[in-house]
Amino acid sequence: MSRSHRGEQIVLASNNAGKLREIGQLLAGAQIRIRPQGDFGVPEAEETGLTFVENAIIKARNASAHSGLAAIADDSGIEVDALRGAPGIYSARYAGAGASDEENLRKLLSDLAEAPEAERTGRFQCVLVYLRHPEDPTPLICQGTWEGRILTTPRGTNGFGYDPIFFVPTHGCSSAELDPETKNSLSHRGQALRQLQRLLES
Ligand SMILES: O=P(O)(O)OP(=O)(O)OP(=O)(O)OC[C@H]1O[C@@H](n2cnc3c(O)ncnc32)[C@H](O)[C@@H]1O
Ligand SMILES: [Mg+2]
Repeated sequence: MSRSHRGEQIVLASNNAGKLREIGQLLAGAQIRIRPQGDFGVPEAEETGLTFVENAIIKARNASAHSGLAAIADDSGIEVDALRGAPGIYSARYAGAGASDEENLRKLLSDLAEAPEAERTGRFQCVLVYLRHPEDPTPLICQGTWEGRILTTPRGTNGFGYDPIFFVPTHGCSSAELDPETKNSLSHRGQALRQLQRLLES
């Protein structure tokens, strides 16, 4: 069956305002029409997977089942080499269930207090999954990775989450100091979404 669905409405399986804003900006002018799962009263899915891929599938399946629409989910996080890849898939709950962005970021800085500079390398990961329906056996899966370093103090006010402590070597600033268009052109999410758009519009 064709993947083409111009004009068809798709539910976006996220409650994260930062992600919703970026994905909305990235899809401005695109054929794809998305609506956040909050519009359909979709309950939060439990992210029980051990990989970004599994968690993205869980969230997309949940949103599709509750809305009756095709769904896109974003599972993302930050990996730090000094912490052997942590917080990774646990990035949203690094400082505990329901932790704020600020609390997660502070815990990461404190866990890295003794880390040698050479090991403060890390990356953002983003997996996007598209499901046509809850039992779709062939989900579209796209991934983006954005390499950087972890700063010792936060800088900048744009973006969300760990952006104020993610240093972007190619631009010499944190990702919270980039304007939204520049972040989207470089980011893990921008990369993954452009891939997904190509697949959906082909
Ligand atoms: O599951 P949903 O409802 O989409 O929202 P969430 O915030 O729980 O999202 P995740 O489970 O995918 O966790 C992503 C974590 O990684 C962080 N993160 C992801 N992308 C980011 C970005 O572009 N900039 C900064 N932090 C980011 C984000 O702040 C979260 O702590
Ligand atoms: Mg989540």
